[in-house]
Amino acid sequence: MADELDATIYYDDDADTGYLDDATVAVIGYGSQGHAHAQNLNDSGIDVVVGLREGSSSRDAAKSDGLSVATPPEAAAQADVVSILVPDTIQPTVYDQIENELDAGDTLQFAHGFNIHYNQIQPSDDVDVTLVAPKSPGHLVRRNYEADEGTPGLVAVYQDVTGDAKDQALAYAKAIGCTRAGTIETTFREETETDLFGEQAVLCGGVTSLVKQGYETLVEAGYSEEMAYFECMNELKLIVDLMYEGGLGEMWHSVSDTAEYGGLTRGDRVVDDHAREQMEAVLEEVQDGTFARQWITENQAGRPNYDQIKTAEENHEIEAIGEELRGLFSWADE
Ligand SMILES: NC(=O)C1=CN([C@@H]2O[C@H](COP(=O)(O)OP(=O)(O)OC[C@H]3O[C@@H](n4cnc5c(N)ncnc54)[C@H](OP(=O)(O)O)[C@@H]3O)[C@@H](O)[C@H]2O)C=CC1
Ligand SMILES: CC[C@](O)(C(C)=O)C(=O)O
Ligand SMILES: [Mg+2]
Ligand SMILES: [Mg+2]
Repeated sequence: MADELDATIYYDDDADTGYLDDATVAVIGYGSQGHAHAQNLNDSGIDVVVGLREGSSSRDAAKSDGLSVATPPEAAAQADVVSILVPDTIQPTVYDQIENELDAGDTLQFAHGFNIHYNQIQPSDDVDVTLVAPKSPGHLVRRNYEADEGTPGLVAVYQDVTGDAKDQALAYAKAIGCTRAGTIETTFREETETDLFGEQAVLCGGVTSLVKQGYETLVEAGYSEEMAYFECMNELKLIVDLMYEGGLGEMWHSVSDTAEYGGLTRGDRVVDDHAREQMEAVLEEVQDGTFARQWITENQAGRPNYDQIKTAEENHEIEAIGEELRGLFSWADE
């Protein structure tokens, strides 16, 4: 454990998979996170059953990965730990299906705190409620595990009736590879609000908008789509890789001093005080529940706006030129 930092971070030596030795874990869902958790747990020697709806297209995949498959209520009935890894908006419906299968002392576990934090699921008071959230897309959770590498994660306890909730959550985090890289102790509130803010303002929303605006600026000024794609999208990965490895400093060190001077003097003009005010507004909508209410209502209405915005994103010209160019890269298939 690293004590000198503000946050408490747990590593492999701080976690004991023995807390899951006699347990069966039901992983409900076999998508991005589900397939990774189920296979990593299984490879770590934990007894796993995957819960999938009748007729699920993922049943064959889970079975061919060597896992046993049941319906969500059947899986929950067999399990001591039920890990809910279906989309956030589906979780309340799935919880209704499995609620009666949870015995006193079982664990209800999440990889994101949305439904607990925004009161969409109100678990009974005789079960442990925990969170193990990899800070990564699920496919990398699996890829890292197979490469003997770790994925940073978060652990939180909402309800501890057994007294073992945190130790068991850490055991789970270890079994999926998160304590190899470090697992930060947090709360459902902090995880939910920071995760939503990060994906909206920076990681997914902010970055894609920056890429599209940069691309459009170059193309509208008469530069070729190929040049604009390489400059604003492809090279972004190489720049981010340097930040990932060694922080902003390593990136600034590696680029030319012309790029460093230009970036340091122009970057804050692009992502300026207005952008900062909008970030604060986005955070407020997360904190006061506005975003959650909008997303829940959007789903209840059949996702009309989501589908429209998603289609527009898929049809952006950077996607067409990108697909064409990536098809020419020899390394893109590796
Ligand atoms: N995506 C990520 O990398 C991350 C996700 N999280 C969190 O993890 C959780 C899972 O997210 P994610 O892995 O993206 O989810 P996915 O969208 O990848 O989940 C897909 C799985 O959910 C099942 N599913 C979808 N709809 C239904 C339904 N109506 N009834 C029953 N099962 C259904 C699918 O079943 P079928 O196979 O039958 O279609 C599939 O197995 C969420 O809480 C998310 O916030 C946390 C960190 C990162
Ligand atoms: C960044 C998006 C994410 O929060 C994640 C991969 O961690 C998600 O919800 O998928
Ligand atoms: Mg996240
Ligand atoms: Mg998220």
